[in-house]
Amino acid sequence: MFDSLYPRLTATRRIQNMCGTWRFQFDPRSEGVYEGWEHGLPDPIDVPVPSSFADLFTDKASREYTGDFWYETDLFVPGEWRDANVGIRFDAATHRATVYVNGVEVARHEGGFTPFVAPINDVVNWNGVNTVVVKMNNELGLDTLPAGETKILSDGTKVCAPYFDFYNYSGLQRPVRLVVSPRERIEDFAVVSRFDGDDALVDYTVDTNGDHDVEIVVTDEDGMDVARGRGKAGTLRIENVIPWQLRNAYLYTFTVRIVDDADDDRVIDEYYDEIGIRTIAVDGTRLLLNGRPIYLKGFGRHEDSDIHGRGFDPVMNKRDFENLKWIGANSFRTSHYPYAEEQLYEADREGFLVIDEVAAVGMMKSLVNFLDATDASKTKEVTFFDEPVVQTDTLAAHLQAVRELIDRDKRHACVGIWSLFNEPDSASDAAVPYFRKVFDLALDLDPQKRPRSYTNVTACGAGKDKCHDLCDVIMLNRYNGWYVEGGVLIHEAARHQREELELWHELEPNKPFLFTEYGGDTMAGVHKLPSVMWSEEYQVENLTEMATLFDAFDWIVGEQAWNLNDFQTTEGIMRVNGNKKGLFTRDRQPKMAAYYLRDRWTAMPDYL
Ligand SMILES: CCCN1C[C@@H](O)[C@H](O)[C@@H](C(=O)O)C1
Repeated sequence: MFDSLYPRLTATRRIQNMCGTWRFQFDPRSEGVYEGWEHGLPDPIDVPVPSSFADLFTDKASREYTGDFWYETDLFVPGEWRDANVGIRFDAATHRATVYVNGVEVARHEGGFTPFVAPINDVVNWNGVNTVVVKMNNELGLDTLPAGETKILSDGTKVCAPYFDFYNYSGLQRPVRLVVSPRERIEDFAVVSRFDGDDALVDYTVDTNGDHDVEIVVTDEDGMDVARGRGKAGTLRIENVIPWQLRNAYLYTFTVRIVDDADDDRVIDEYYDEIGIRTIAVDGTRLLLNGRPIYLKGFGRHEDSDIHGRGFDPVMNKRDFENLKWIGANSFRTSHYPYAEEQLYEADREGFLVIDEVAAVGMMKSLVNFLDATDASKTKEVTFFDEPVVQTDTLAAHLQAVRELIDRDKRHACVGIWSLFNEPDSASDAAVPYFRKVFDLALDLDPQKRPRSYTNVTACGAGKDKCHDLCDVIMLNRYNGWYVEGGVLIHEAARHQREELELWHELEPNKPFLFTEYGGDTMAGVHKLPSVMWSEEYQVENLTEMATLFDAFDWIVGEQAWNLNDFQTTEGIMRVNGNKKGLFTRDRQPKMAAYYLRDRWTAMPDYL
């Protein structure tokens, strides 16, 4: 629906890389649109694409820049593609973009973590150089995902004030490619699998923009045909199927072709995807993968690394997967926004279950919501979902973000649960109708009807949350032993956490529970006997205390510590050059608690 197919080189499709050095210019007075910057930037500097721009700079104003900013590059387009469909695919443009080619607007996109394609056939100079200009903006508001505020200082400078605990990195942070497909092309396809004895039955649908027929061919990892189908919809039988399993992945290649009935040798368009055959479901308090109850071990993460910021970094991503395997994890959450497609393909290949999260973070009016352990429902001020703009503009942006997330990720075997919000103010009456619309859309759009949820924040705990009935799985972010009753009170914190869990189980006795965040800030290298908060010893004690709770209730089916790595946040008195709750440092080296979790998790089965 959104031209979201991941770029593939096939018999009929071409890709031209557009990554590299682009020209860049800040536009603090938003004058570019009036001064013709769409034709070219007047006084640009060089920046790399993909990358966040913040940590490239040495001056504070550039690093913290908030407002409009522009990119520009030259693009040669070969004339042989004149009769094809040619577009520029941005894997992400954070947080919003307007794209111009040769001075003509060709696309706009809101949302910084999902792809879009700018069609250029009508404006391109074939066999010539074209000027590509992208006007961007990184401001936050109540109506943006993620949410926050933009403050304006006395001198007119804009400052980002996020309602979330990660740095508001922005820019062309993921790859940009020229993508070429036939005029009549495959626009989308979906699969839904089920098992029939030793076989799998795979229902498929293919969307094209033409009337020619479609064939679909499934091959195994040895390249052998295992199933074939004809028509834009149908059911394939894969005999003696090898299921996709946790940490034991198997991927089939589904190749879809538009064919010409009058000429068997003519392939009008060809596209393929690598897909694992699995089922995911909730059954009572169990989370089932292929009908077997699973226990999730892993982390909330961030796409974050030094200098690159949130810029796509396959080297760091690879190290993260190696660390995830080393520690015995089998899952992660894409906190707090959709991650790069390459991360999901890696999770497909490595057999990690992913909680795929839309960028609905900060929907609690608090600049330090991680400190807001108070009862949000007692907040005197107008709460987030009481704001009129939230029930209109924010909801529209949220629904669109869900459409684009599910459209992009629906075929991934690794995607097991949709996280539709992160720590929203779910204790307010105004939240209920908003949540219902989001949950209903996700159910409607996902062909595989995966479990849906959101992460519940302490301030909206058991008895206060008014939206949990919409969840198929209950996901809790809890910091007992850190923000709540830390240090010498850690055992008291555990008692209170147990009490809340018992209350939750009374409220939701037939649903599985996941801890999607727990832990505490830890400065690598700080040691103390006996332990004190921020020491590595305390991180071990805190995680150990929580693990005792996880092991006490068989309806807790997963534990995802916060965070895999230390990561950058907005500066403040609670952050020492960022958030230090990582089990690994920002340069991906283990803290003492990583060895504790490795011992725990490598001894725990993936299946209950
Ligand atoms: C109330 C807990 C919210 N949680 C959100 C996450 O984004 C933060 O990084 C984390 C923290 O404070 O470390 C807390």
